[in-house]
Amino acid sequence: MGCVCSKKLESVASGSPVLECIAAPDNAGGLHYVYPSKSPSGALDSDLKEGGRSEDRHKGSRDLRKSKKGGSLRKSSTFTIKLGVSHRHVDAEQIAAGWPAWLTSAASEAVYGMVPLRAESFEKLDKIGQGTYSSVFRAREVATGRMVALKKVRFDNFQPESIRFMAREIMILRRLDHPNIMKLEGVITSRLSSTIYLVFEYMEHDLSGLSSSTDIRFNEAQVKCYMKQLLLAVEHCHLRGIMHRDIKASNILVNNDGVLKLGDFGLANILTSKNRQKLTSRVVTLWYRPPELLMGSTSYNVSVDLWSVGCVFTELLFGKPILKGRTEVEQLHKIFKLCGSPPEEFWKKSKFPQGDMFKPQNNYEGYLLERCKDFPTSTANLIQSFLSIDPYNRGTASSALMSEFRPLHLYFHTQPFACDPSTLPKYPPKKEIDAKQRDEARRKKNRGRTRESGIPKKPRRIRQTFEPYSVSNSASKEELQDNGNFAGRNNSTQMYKGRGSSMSRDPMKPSFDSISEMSQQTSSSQATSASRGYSVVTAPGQVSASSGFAWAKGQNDDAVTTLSSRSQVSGMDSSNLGFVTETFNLPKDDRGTRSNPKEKEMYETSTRPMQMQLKQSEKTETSNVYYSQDHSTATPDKEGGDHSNNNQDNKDREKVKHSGPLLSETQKIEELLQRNENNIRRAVRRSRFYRER
Ligand SMILES: Nc1ncnc2c1ncn2[C@@H]1O[C@H](COP(=O)(O)OP(=O)(O)OP(=O)(O)O)[C@@H](O)[C@H]1O
Repeated sequence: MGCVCSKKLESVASGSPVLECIAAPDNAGGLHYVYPSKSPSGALDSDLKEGGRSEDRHKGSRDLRKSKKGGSLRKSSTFTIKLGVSHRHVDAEQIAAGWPAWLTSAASEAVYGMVPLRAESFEKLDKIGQGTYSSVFRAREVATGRMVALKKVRFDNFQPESIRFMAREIMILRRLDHPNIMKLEGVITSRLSSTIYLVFEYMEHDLSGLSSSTDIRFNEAQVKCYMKQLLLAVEHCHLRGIMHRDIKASNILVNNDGVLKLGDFGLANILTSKNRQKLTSRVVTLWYRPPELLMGSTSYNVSVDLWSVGCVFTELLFGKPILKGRTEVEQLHKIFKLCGSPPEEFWKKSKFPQGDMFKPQNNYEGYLLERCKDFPTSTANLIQSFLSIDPYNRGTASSALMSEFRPLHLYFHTQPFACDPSTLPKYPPKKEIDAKQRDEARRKKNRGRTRESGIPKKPRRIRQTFEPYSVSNSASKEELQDNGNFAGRNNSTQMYKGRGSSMSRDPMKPSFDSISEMSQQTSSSQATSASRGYSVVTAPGQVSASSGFAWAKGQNDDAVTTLSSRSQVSGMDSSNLGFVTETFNLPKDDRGTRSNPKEKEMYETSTRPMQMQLKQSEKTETSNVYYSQDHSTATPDKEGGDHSNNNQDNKDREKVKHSGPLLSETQKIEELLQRNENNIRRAVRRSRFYRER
């Protein structure tokens, strides 16, 4: 196949575009795109920096007018787009190149200069990863026999927001070029396709799978080796103004040569000096989420990633995550207990909305150094620095790496030094998904045993939650406009709506087509779920009373957002209330319409911080949606206690992969019900997936 878009259009003098796009044929008859972002001044870069100008046709043309006055020409080595480009021409070019119209019309800049790869060029093998927004498959490139990872991204191709959100990941990946960052090798789609697969180099392991494995313990030199590579990756992102916003062990991939690569830029965003737009605080997986986000900050910066790096650091050293909250409130409480209550000045200078509300009443000393007592001082110091509650004390990725200039941070300059990646052991393939499957198999086995012992099998019960996270599209647009980026991986309702159609036309025919399943289940969530053996609380009248709290069954003194098993609908476990009031210094006024005054007070008091967060999230960047899962078996986590059971860790990891829900406002019932339905589908899909494997 030849070059499909190597063509000059019209001259700039006439205000029309000049577009040169080079596409090289590959051995398999497909086409490889050429990276425009290689050039620092490439067109893609400028688009990103200056506001993602082609978000839609209207905005595009507005910006074109602007750029005619003061715009400068930007050239890349591979193609040139002069401002004044006609979107219609670009769209036509891109469609000719094989991109689907829904993509070019919503996010053409994401694929400038690229030509889609063809599905037939790859042979899809097994599923190797299941994320919130994607499924990842191992595949073989037919022409070369090389292994690759194909990430099938979920989005709604009828919703421009959703497409742009997906496209943001592509754009950000194309800006990055570093040996410790997963490189996007191409995108598989076709003109008639409604799906997208991102093609990456295949990586045998992820740090979550490795560190949770009982037979692997990293020594200090190995931990340093991983940390060094991770910090180099983070430094590269931060120097380009990119915040990853989802650093966690399962997003850190490692190959058999010991090379670590940071992956999953699905929640990443770009900070520019011009852009001080409010950001969503609903990013970063709960166990890795920094306190400022838990307190609802909307003006954070790259230091959020350093907190997550600190969490990964401790996970490598301890072999398990050390901050395992099940809800946002519990997570924050664990942080304060581990790191100590912030000093008064912190609260004074922090500008968290309603910051006082999060002030712990108890003055925690913190026991982080105590927990790190077996490590060298340089290690403990670096951990302490990353896990500073005050983001300004976390330093930077560069400062951590250049530790010789900071006497306290000699981590990389004290023995044992980081080992060479090539000397790391060759582990058998280990992934987060393997750990989950191991765990599921064990659970099945245990269930079998229970039945053998004469105890009747309980019907599996999904304690269904309303997902009251409110998603504001207008907010996402705000960020879009000011940031030049795309927001959107947000509205689960929208995403699910479109996914059905996208999957049903999947060119690769995955063995597990969850979406077609979902599309068959659009009616009456209660009836459907009941017939499938799921018990779901869905009565709208009960939503505001119970909503956010039904998911985490209250068994733990620390767990604030839990319901007692006796009162799924409205009652808070009194132990939980104690925690909330003690920790957050909350007033106990009696408002609302609950019949039992004590219950009402408990409910109101404990949910206020959450409601605040909800309101906030409505005004800021579109939030990503977190789903609750089957929490009926939630096991209390003893703070700083014994987590020796990796199996339990994996269970917990699965449970809190998504953050706990917030309370809803009654007027959002429609939305809640829709989300509720989505959750049921998700649960059904998940259980089928494990049954069929
Ligand atoms: N290049 C790759 N090679 C091998 N495995 C991969 C690769 N990329 C991703 N995976 C596996 O797939 C999993 C999910 O991928 P990814 O994190 O990109 O998806 P996601 O939907 O954004 O996930 P999450 O909800 O966890 O953020 C990873 O944890 C990893 O185990």
